[in-house]
Amino acid sequence: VTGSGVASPQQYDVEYLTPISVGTPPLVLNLNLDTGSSDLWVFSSELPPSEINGQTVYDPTKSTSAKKLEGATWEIEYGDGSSSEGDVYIDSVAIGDLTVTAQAVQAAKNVSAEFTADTHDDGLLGLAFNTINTVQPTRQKTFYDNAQSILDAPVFTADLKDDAPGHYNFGYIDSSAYTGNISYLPVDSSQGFWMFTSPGYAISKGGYKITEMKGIADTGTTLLLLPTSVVLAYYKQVDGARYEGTQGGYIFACSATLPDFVFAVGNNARITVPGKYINYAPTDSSGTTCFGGIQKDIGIGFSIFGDVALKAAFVVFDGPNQQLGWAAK
Ligand SMILES: CN(C)c1ccc(C(=O)NN)cc1
Repeated sequence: VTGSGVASPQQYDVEYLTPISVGTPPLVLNLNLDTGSSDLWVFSSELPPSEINGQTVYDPTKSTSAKKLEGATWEIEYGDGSSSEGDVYIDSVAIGDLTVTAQAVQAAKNVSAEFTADTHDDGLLGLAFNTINTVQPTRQKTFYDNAQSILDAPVFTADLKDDAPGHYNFGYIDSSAYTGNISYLPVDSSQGFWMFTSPGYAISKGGYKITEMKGIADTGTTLLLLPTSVVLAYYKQVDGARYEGTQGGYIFACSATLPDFVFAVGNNARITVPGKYINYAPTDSSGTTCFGGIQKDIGIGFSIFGDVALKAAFVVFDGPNQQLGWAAK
């Protein structure tokens, strides 16, 4: 079995949403497929109306295949401080032609303001490792983990694009979706993430710098968060760039020319993030000042290769072999 879902960018590619069917009759929810977390949670009929603002809600009483997981609860907090919590149903979940009949669907009873404000996002579908699923007393498996045994190949791929629809594919590698070869790196899943180490980087035509960057491939994070030394070296190449505390990051004139950022995948493969992707978005409606797509990974303990980096690559997530594949496209 294989499955494919389109990944549609929201404004400024802040996140990508994929239509997923839940329950019987199938309810289509637009979910944020998130390789940086492991909970599948959805806006639900159990939320106070004040916390719903246009989202489609899952009502388990309307799904003939829903079964309450008695006594199970969950609560999650994300890196940006947003959060949600609720209870759990076992129901059918499908992405394209791939159906998992007994998937834990975490119904939200409360969500933080960031989620209420995100009017097109009906919830998240976690694709990291089961060990960081937050359901208690018994943690639940991710959609990918449940699907592995029926997939043609036990992998999924992320092909996110700059201001254009891409795809998440399950069970196969679409050889027409990338160029050259796929370079595989070992994954350290001990913290529950798709964590890998890049041995170095280059900035535009600058020299290659050997410096280990341990980071996670996180489709649920928008930006590319890197070690301070790398970030300083990058913005040194951008005339007028400066760190603006009130904005919480590096800003520059929207007319600035931004160099490409190249990171190494193993010793002889490279992924080039075009400078255009690093001119992330205007900081205000005047469009004079822009916010950088590369920012510091301060306080996290590792780097985060978010959408700004991932949309420059075709990425293979291989759980059984604990490896990440990277290809240009
Ligand atoms: C508020 N929203 C939509 C979020 C979605 C995803 C995340 C995240 O850190 N994923 N790895 C944070 C916040």
